Amino acid sequence: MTLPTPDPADAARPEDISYQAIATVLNSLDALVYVADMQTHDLIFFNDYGRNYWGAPGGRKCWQVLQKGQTGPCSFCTNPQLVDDDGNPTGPLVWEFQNTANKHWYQCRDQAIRWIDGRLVRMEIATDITDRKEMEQALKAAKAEAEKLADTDELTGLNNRRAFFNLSNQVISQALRTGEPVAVIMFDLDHFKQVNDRWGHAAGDTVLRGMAATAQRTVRDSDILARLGGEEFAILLPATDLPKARYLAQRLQQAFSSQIFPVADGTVRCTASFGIAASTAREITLDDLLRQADKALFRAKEAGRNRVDSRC
Ligand SMILES: Nc1nc2c(ncn2[C@@H]2O[C@H](COP(=O)(O)OP(=O)(O)OP(=O)(O)O)[C@@H](O)[C@H]2O)c(=O)[nH]1
Repeated sequence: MTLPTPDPADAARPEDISYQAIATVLNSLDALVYVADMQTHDLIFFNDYGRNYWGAPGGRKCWQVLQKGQTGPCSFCTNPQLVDDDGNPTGPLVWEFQNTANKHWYQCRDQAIRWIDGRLVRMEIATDITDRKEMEQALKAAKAEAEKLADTDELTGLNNRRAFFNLSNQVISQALRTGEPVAVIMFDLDHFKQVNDRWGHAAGDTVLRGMAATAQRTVRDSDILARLGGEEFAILLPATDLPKARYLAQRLQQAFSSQIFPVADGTVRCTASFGIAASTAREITLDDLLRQADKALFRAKEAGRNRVDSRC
């Protein structure tokens, strides 16, 4: 007698699939699958993946097994989002979460379903996405670092020219809205070429770094201090009028002139000249302020250096 060839589709008829067969599939998955009562949070089903990472459920609740340090249902439990106002399932919710127990990142697919006894349960399928998350975070950190480097002067660690213009224009836009004054101080080291010529370029670099550090310590966090290039620096001072800017420049001038830099063959001193400009009208532009401050700086150099000029 010839037996009829079995139809492969018959093998998958739902009524033929035993609980054991389904459990075999779920326990072979490279993902956490669990089912918990939505009222009591009791774990009803926990696949082998879950047992391997979190241990045997032992009649405990989902928050006791899966999370760390919980004394009750988790504040981030998605149960309320899985049902509508009438308590009917609303469909799957996909979200990403860092597990508090093993610190791995998971993409969770949560869904309210009717269990075989009719009660409402939560089913979660969670896939480990830690590698992807770590790569994303590393990329984000690298991008932030690259952006920082693009805005930073390599020698002194101050803002560079590009950052100075970007940040200052933002402050000026804000000042135009609020009507607050804005001031600019430009300063340039005096006879700096002689420092290089006499003590060498490395000593010049030491002086530049030291003076930048002094300026950084002296200004407020909200002030924008930058090395514009060579031995020329600028500070944009938000909410600052001319007398206050002059006072700051005088403090810097004194700090610089009393600073002594030890270099290979001795010690170096270096002073700086300062030019100041402050906004007087509401139509104020960064270019105008810089132009005025530059003129004042030129006058300070002409008048003998190591001084502050704030005439507009
Ligand atoms: N060590 C060092 N020197 C620099 C750097 N950038 C610019 N310089 C030097 O700074 C000097 C600037 O010289 P000048 O423009 O003649 O100005 P100065 O000698 O300070 O004279 P005044 O500004 O008129 O007082 C030059 O010798 C440049 O080589 C740097 O990053 N490191």
